[in-house]
Amino acid sequence: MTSQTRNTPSSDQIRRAPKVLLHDHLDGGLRPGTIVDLARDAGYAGLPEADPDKLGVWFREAADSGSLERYLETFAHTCAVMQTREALVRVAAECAEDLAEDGVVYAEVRYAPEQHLEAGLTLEEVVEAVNEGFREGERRARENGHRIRVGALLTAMRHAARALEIAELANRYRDLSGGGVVGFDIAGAEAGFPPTRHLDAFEYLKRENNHFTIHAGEAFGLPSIWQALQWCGADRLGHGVRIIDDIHVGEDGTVKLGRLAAYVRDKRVPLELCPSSNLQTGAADSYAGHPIGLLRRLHFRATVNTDNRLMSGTSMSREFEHLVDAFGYSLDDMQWFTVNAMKSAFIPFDERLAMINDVIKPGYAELKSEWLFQQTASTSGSASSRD
Ligand SMILES: O=c1[nH]cnc2c1ncn2[C@H]1C[C@H](O)[C@@H](CO)O1
Ligand SMILES: [Zn+2]
Repeated sequence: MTSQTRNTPSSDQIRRAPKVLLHDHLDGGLRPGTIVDLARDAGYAGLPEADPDKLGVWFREAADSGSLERYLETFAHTCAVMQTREALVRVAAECAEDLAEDGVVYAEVRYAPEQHLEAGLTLEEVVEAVNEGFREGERRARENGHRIRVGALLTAMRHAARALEIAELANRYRDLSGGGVVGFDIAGAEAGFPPTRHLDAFEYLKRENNHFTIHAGEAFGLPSIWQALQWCGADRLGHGVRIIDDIHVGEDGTVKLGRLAAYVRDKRVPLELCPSSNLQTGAADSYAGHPIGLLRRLHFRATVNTDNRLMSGTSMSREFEHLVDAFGYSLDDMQWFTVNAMKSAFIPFDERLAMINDVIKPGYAELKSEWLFQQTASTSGSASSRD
């Protein structure tokens, strides 16, 4: 048995491996059955399918358009059923449960509070409902033998004009004991809505020593990444996949980084890469052709993420399965991505370190040792039959 084969994880090992998720949208991860229930409760008649299985397929197909703008249209249905306290608590609790079930031990889940005010909730009530749901989901996961911590990121929509207000909200709810709001983000259509439109929000958060990530370099290229980093001061890049446009691979395989790509690598800027989502919005052609392969080889601070589990029909395990198939990744590679993600999380340094040393590394060590015992069992079996 070569070290490659003993280290290549099975689907079951991928699921059991501790995973860290930095980029997941709450309104992009609902269970189809929950959408159907909540639509009935809310009297929302706009769902394209009434059957949960068919609805799941509808989301995946509608999001598979090759365009970020059309991909984003599908969120009208999920947001429509996330307008009451009860709905938000339920969706957040199920999100934490589903992630824990999939082996995620730490997650930062984002949503835009301004999209949940249609039935009269205030911004504060939205944040408190989602936090309550995450705590409830963590508790249920623990009862089922899983350990997970979930922090929230508050997103402002880049086409709207509420970023400063949402940044202030994120700042007010930060550092809640047990993990509350750990940072801020902007999302939505990228072309035509540069991050500098929201400079006031980013400057405010910097003055408050708070953390933020920016969706950049997904549907729009290097100028968006450059602005997010050098004008806005983002701690991480949501996607950032188009940094590949600044990396030049010669015919002889030599690699030359442009100034921006070199900055991103040298400064260890975390890239929240989301392979399946990129295939749907046209930011990449195939898993094997996804820039994550080169970015990992060049030691960028690359992380693996789901973006929208409902729209992509995915999970953290599924994303890793695709990458293992495409690039032959081993458990060591999975651990590398996972440690990268944990290092890049927005919770305090001592907690990140403890997650790495006390949860992630022991989890991978356990999985990596499994082949030893399988081999011992078969060896001792054949030895005794020879005696
Ligand atoms: O991949 C994405 N790029 C830009 N915006 C996105 C992406 N996925 C979801 N969103 C938007 C739609 C959601 O309603 C919003 C908040 O989660 O964020
Ligand atoms: Zn996203």
